[in-house]
Amino acid sequence: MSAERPPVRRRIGVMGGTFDPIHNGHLVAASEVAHRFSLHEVIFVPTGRPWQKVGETDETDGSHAAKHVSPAEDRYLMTVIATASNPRFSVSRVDIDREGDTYTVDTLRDLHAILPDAQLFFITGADALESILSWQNWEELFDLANFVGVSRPGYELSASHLSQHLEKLPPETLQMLEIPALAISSTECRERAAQGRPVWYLVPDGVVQYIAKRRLYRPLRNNSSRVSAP
Ligand SMILES: Nc1ncnc2c1ncn2[C@@H]1O[C@H](COP(=O)(O)OP(=O)(O)OP(=O)(O)O)[C@@H](O)[C@H]1O
Ligand SMILES: O=C(O)c1ccc[n+]([C@@H]2O[C@H](COP(=O)([O-])O)[C@@H](O)[C@H]2O)c1
Repeated sequence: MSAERPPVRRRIGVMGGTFDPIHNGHLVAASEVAHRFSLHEVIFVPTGRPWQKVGETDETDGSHAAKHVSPAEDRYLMTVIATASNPRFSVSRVDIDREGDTYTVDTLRDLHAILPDAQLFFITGADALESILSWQNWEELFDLANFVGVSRPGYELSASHLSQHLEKLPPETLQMLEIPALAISSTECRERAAQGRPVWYLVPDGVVQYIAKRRLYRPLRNNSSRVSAP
């Protein structure tokens, strides 16, 4: 009788972001991590309410004013369009379908519930990694997933702020990866679109067309997407 092999855990990347809009920097990061870490799949997870981006807390009810962030459905659809051509990329609605502020600890718990046998690799750029100590229940995150910090032009890729916590954990808990440098940000894409400057080749072609069709990022007086459609 042959010994039974333990089941192979699927290695799944998780690329979380506000994706307002998704750009080629996000796609290169996911593709490079998938290759270097032999991932079966990368799931892109657009945030629902990215609490560190949506503005001030209302002292009366604790809610955040939704400033500067496009509707979740627009960000979700742009992410679907951008990833559609890659068979190893998919998009999850877990964060946009959950009520309230978006916390990665909930993202990872939800994905574990959906994919109980998966080993998760959360992908994060150097800037996001820098601020991870401000995330909700940050100490729990490393029990739920391995983290991959990727380089980003203009930011230092460092884990020195986490060293005390990580020294108790296995070395694969947080790994760093240099990726091809793309100095692109969603902020710059929004500014360009607002000024009528091109975003071609900074974002995938379908996303250029979606931004134009929905008139995203245009100054308010021209922005028909902010009023009820006829
Ligand atoms: N050019 C890039 N290279 C590497 N990582 C990136 C790049 N752009 C974004 N990321 C990473 O992708 C994740 C999601 O980023 P996000 O959606 O906030 O985009 P952004 O360009 O940083 O947006 P914004 O300019 O609105 O702050 C974060 O972990 C971020 O660090
Ligand atoms: O969990 C948190 O408190 C938290 C705070 C800030 C950012 N994050 C996550 O970090 C990822 C990148 O976020 P952002 O805001 O830079 O687009 C995304 O998956 C967010 O949900 C998570």
